[in-house]
Amino acid sequence: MSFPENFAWGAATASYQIEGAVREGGRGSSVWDDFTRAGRSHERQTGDVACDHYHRYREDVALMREFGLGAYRFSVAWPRIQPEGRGAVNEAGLDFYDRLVDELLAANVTPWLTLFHWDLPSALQVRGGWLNPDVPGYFAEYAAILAERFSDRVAHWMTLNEPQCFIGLGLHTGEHAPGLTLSRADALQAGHHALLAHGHAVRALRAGARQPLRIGFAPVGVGAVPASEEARDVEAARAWMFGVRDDLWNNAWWADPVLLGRYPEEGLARYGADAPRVAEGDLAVISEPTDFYGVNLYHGATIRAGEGGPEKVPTREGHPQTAYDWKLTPEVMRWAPRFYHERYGLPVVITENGMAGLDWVSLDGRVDDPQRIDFTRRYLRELRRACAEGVPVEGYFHWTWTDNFEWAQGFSKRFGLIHTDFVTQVRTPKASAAWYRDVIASNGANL
Ligand SMILES: O=C(O)[C@H](O)[C@@H](O)[C@H](O)[C@H](O)CO
Repeated sequence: MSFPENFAWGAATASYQIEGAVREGGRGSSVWDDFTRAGRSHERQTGDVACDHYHRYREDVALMREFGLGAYRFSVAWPRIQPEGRGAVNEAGLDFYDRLVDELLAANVTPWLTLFHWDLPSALQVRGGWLNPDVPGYFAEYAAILAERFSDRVAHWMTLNEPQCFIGLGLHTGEHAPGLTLSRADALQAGHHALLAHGHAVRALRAGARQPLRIGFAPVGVGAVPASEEARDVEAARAWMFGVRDDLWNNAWWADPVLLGRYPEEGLARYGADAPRVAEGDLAVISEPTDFYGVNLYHGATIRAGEGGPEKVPTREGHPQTAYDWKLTPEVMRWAPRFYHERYGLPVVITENGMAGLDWVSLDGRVDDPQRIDFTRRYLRELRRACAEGVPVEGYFHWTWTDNFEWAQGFSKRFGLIHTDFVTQVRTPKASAAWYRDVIASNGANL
């Protein structure tokens, strides 16, 4: 068994987590600069330098070439392109991503570009951020600038990364930037604006495209695994996966409007008066056709058909988990892509998957990470099963390339295939990088 031909084997990063150079090249400030400078991340750490990728991108791309990476998902920092989040364009910012894209293409690495991975310009947050109904228009303006400049060389685009996070954690629980604890009603209204921004951006990309583009978004994957292969458990897992619970952490509330053009009934009923005001035509914008269902998939709950409906099966004591306390549930890679494809009718791309480990450079100068190899082998084997069972899966992006700034966790969580010394900026390929190179070379046949 192997993966489809032309399967995209990649790794993913995000601008604020790797670039550094936050006050260089005309970049404006972002909500994450403000949040970390206020000491809200682990040990008051910031992304001021991070992996210094802004200066070391050639080295990072050279490692991608060396390890045979086929594709690279990166995000563009909106404040590096429009320091005020609207109006004036910063040429130096566009130049940086020009150089990065050209370096990738020269290394035979296909660029996949994410428009927004959480670093909202501070100048827009001051004006209300995602709660401001004008922000979707500003986002479309930003998307048009990138389409004009990069769509000749970049054919794969994702609009938003994980609205569940930048809205739920950023505006409702306050764990992430900008660190607000708005009411659920305000958070859901801001979420509606974010989905509008997605739709307007898709239209702007199509209008400015200099070649046919494949466009999607990259929501959190809230996965489910049936407790058995019996139809009743499979349907219970599917129902649970698209159920809407009181919190904002779900699939359907964010994906149904984009792919089905309507908010899920269960969500409208559950959120009641907190549900957003939806103007005439909003859902037509939000559901502008896209080409793939991207998903950041790390783990899932085991679900069985209970008397009262789908119920979670408790995890047994000592179940394997990562350094982030995320349980290992590789079967989610077989079932979740199937359930997403069957609900939304689009091919699936795993836009993120990986694990946090406690990796360090040993005395012999190596970084051995057998757990990451075992983790990824298990998850990819299940993804391969999904492909063998007819689920159209077009790519897999390992989170992440170089160890980087893990948001509120600072530098305490290492997800990379490449170890980063955040003081000397020395990159050390981990054992998993060589392992992944061989997986890519065999198109996953050697798993
Ligand atoms: O999914 C996310 O939260 C983000 O997309 C990434 O930026 C994280 O760093 C990664 O997932 C590990 O938590």
